[in-house]
Amino acid sequence: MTDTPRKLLIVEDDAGLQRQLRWAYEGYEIFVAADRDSAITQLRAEEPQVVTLDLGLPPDPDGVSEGFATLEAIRTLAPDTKVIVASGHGERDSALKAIALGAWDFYMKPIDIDTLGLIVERAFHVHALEAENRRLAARVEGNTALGGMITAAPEMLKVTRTIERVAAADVSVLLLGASGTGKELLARGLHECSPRRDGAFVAINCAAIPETLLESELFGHEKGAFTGAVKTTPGKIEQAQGGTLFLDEIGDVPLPLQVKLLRFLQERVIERIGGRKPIPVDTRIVCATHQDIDAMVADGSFREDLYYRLAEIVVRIPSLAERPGDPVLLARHFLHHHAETMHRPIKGFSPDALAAIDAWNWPGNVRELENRVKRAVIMSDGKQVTAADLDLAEPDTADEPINLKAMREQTDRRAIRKALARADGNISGTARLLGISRPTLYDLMKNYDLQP
Ligand SMILES: Nc1ncnc2c1ncn2[C@@H]1O[C@H](COP(=O)(O)OP(=O)(O)OP(=O)(O)O)[C@@H](O)[C@H]1O
Repeated sequence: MTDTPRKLLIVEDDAGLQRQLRWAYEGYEIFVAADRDSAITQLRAEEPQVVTLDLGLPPDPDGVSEGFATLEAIRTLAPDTKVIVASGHGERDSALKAIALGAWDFYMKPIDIDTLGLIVERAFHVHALEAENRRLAARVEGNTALGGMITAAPEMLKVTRTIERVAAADVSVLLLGASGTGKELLARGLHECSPRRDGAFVAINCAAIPETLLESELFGHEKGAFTGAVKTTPGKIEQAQGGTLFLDEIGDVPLPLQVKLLRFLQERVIERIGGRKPIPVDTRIVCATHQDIDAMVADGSFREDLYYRLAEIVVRIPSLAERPGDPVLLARHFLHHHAETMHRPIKGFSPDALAAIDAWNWPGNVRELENRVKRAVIMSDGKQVTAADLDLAEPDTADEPINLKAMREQTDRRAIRKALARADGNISGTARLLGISRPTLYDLMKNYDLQP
């Protein structure tokens, strides 16, 4: 969890006890202080994770005032430090008061080294867990890129930087990526970084709307334009006036509508269905697709002239499997988020869950990951989400290669895909990352039918 040395500060004025305690523990660096001042000096210098504190310190060795003052100083200076207070016979109330003031635990004198040893060990353990939690929370916060997007993968950070850069220029952007990779989140992030951020962000999924309704959704209609058009309704393009229009799954727009969209992009005016007057619309277009749009242009199912209008900048979004480290990072974020909103006392993932998250290929990308974690948060009855809760417990033996050759091929493919993503499709860069020559890489890509 952490490699930081474990430091224990013993605050005790009795020289005999000091000696006894100093030699009682193994595995910690021990520091000893006999009064408040030296305790604070040691605390500042050594930052111990755990302190054992005798409440009876000079100049009030028979009372508790100095002990409490020391406790207070430690709580102020190092609130994460675990303080275990020692109290003599008949001072149980003081010990409880110390707990109320923020001490972590107490033990009664005379000291039983074994019992105290257990309390100290547990304090170190809890401190380490809390430190790890803080580190992860900070990491998640620190990894929030554009538009609340969480990532630590260089492949994705490169994408967010590109988006931030193009946001300022009024160019059209085409986002290419599989379903659930975060295309809409990026489009929203682009809008928020752009000079149009005060305008509306209007999204429309062209694949989710029946072809017959898509035109009216995009361009709007006048009252009475067709049966059922009971009132005049502006379309999504008009609603995005002054803002950004996000056309998701642009590859699903039928050819006749592509013509109409092209006309709008050329003239920047629309006509509602059944309307006669042209309406000027000033909006920025961002679109996305999971389809191979180049192939669609090549086979004529997507207009080339429209493509060039929409794709002044093309950004390819890596799949989750191409972003090493991101699945676990995102899983932790979603777990924290859903456990909190659903008031579930779940603290994290079990080791088998983390291994399974790392090993899974995430065909549904971030959306699949979030769904699995959300369901696991609901289903789990422990403090930790397990691989079984995520429904990832059973290794997918159906997909498992049956012999060494097939297994090698699978590993090769995975490594090449990852390296290609990292090198942004650059062959020399990919070959360098893989430690092979360019011709070898070409051969492998040809054999495995992989594209740059
Ligand atoms: N890096 C990320 N950090 C946090 N949340 C993310 C991230 N990527 C995606 N998500 C979340 O995952 C879900 C899917 O993302 P989004 O809708 O942007 O994907 P998409 O590529 O547009 O998918 P589709 O093409 O299927 O519409 C959303 O709830 C989104 O908020």
